[in-house]
Amino acid sequence: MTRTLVKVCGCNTPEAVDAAVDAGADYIGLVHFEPSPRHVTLDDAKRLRARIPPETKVVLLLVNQQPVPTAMAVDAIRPDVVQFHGGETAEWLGLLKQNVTQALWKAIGVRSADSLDSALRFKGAVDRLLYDAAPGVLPGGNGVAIDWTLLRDFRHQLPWGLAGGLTPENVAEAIRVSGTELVDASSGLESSPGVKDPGRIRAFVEAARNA
Ligand SMILES: O=C(O)c1ccccc1NCC(=O)[C@H](O)[C@H](O)COP(=O)(O)O
Repeated sequence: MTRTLVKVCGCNTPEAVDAAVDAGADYIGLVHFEPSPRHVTLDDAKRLRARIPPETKVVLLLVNQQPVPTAMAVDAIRPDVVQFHGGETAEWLGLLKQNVTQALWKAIGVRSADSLDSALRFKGAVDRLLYDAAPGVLPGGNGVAIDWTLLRDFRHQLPWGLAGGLTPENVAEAIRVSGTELVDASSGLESSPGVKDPGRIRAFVEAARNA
C-alpha cells in the first residue's frame, strides 16, 4: 500500500503550523494572496516557515504575481515548493523553472474531463498538477469538491494531487475513488474562514494515512 502524501494548506498562525507539523503533514501551505482570509505577509510567512522542520515541506502559494514579486517572495521564504493558483501560463512557468531550485506546482480548476486534457500543456513546465475546484469567490480554498471519478479514469502524464472540499470525513473516499497519491485541504480543516482547527487537522492527516 502506498503512503498518501498530505498537504495542509492555509496555515496562517503558529498554532496552525504546529498542529500540522505535529499531525505529520508532509506539506504545509502558506497563502500569500491578500484577498484570502488565510493570507500571510512575507514577514509572517518567514516567521511561520522558521517553525517548520526540514522533513515537512513548505509550499508557498502565489496567484498571478508578476516576475519581480514572485522572485522576492521566493527569495524571502525559500519554500520547498511554489504553488501557482491563478492564470499563470505554461510558457511563463517553464521559464521560471529554469531559474529557481524549488519544485513548481500548478493548480488546475477542474470543470470537466476537458480541463484535464488541457492541463497537459504544463508538462515540462511544472513538477506537479494540483486538481482543484474551478475558481469561485477565491481562486482556491472554496471548499468545493470536484468529480473524483474524472481523475481515476484519466491517463496522467505528470505527478498530481487532489484538492477541493476535502475533509476528515470524506478524504478516505476521495483517495479510494480518485486514486490520488496526494491530498490537500484547507477550509474543511477550519472552524471559521481562515481559522484552522487543530483537531480537524489531526483527524484529516490520520484519515488520509489510514485510507
Ligand atoms: O486557501 C486559500 O485561501 C487560497 C486562496 C487563493 C488561492 C489558493 C488558495 N488555496 C489553495 C489551496 O491549495 C487549497 O488547499 C485548495 O484550494 C483547496 O481548498 P479547500 O477546498 O478549501 O480545501
